Amino acid sequence: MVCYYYHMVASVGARFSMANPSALRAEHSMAPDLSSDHSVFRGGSSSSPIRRRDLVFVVNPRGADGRTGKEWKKLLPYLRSRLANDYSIFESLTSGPSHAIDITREAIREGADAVIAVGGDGTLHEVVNGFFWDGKPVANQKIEAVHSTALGLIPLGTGSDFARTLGWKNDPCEAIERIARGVRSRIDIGIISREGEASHYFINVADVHLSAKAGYYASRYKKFGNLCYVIGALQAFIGHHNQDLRIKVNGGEWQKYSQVTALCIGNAKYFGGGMKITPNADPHSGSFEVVILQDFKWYDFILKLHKLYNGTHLSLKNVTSRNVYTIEVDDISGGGSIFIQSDGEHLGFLPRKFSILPAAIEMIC
Ligand SMILES: Nc1ncnc2c1ncn2[C@@H]1O[C@H](COP(=O)(O)OP(=O)(O)OP(=O)(O)O)[C@@H](O)[C@H]1O
Repeated sequence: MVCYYYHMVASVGARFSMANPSALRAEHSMAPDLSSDHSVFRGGSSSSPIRRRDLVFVVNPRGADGRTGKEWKKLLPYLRSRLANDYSIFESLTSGPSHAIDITREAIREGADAVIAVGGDGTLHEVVNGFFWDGKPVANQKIEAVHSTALGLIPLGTGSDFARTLGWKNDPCEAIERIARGVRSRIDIGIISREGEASHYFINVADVHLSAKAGYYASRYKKFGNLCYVIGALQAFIGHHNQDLRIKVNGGEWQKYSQVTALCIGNAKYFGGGMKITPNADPHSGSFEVVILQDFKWYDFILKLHKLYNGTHLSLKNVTSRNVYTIEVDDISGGGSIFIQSDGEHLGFLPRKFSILPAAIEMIC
């Protein structure tokens, strides 16, 4: 049985809220529960709803090969002591892929002041997707709430690449200080669409072809930390063929790009555990940076890896960078086999349109 209820960790005027399961659409297949009752929201009485100034922490206990769950347990006493005077604190441990999306939607509808992703970029990505439903922002249903729900982050994943753009370290105590200050800033969100399919959202980097395959393989090697992304990329080169793609930028004409190795659409700068792939991207700019790598072989990747990490690859002759608001990407061969990744999550295959939603979400910065 699937239960959705919040587990109140600490509060002023101790009060629990039970989320309404009927308000959620069970659009994901739940992964098997973890062994403990931590795999669901845990809660108490269902009498009163979440109030304003409630913080909901969405924790992926399996992030960073299980390190996130362990770190979270160690962090809780400090988190309580630092935040419980001002906020009611709820925790929800995810039970499997996509669960964070439903938890977030429910928390926003219930009027949470902020939903804080605790984990890596995959968890952040799911929480961001929970801010939207049916192509629109999820609405807070509590008329007494004066704030919209903000997004927060305690970066505790393997790569935690989005946090790097904002200059944040993988330091949970620093993250708690940020949450305590509660300063909000509007950030852009990327939207990915395809005719006949529901829209998908990303906060960090969406990418196409080799890098997307690399991310897919990297997920098998998370126990090696950030090295998983280099191992994943090398594995992705096995049997890889650079492909001709066509792209349409800002609604203009279709243009052909030959022998594309990877095409990366950055709302932020980093992916792959610290590779500065779109070094000019800024989630406050209202636009993406698109970087296209052409005709790379596996040995180019090794020889130029240092340039990818420090963001100087834009000076290479087979690398292009453009500033865009929308970009449509299609596979000229029409094979439908070119991978797409969105914030490190496999999303399917081309064609897709990527558009910026300027200042779409308030984030605790
Ligand atoms: N209980 C769970 N069991 C297994 N997988 C889960 C669970 N909860 C969430 N997930 C999945 O784990 C994926 C990866 O998690 P997350 O991004 O937090 O860690 P990471 O991959 O180590 O970090 P990064 O993405 O920054 O490299 C998420 O995309 C999510 O779908």
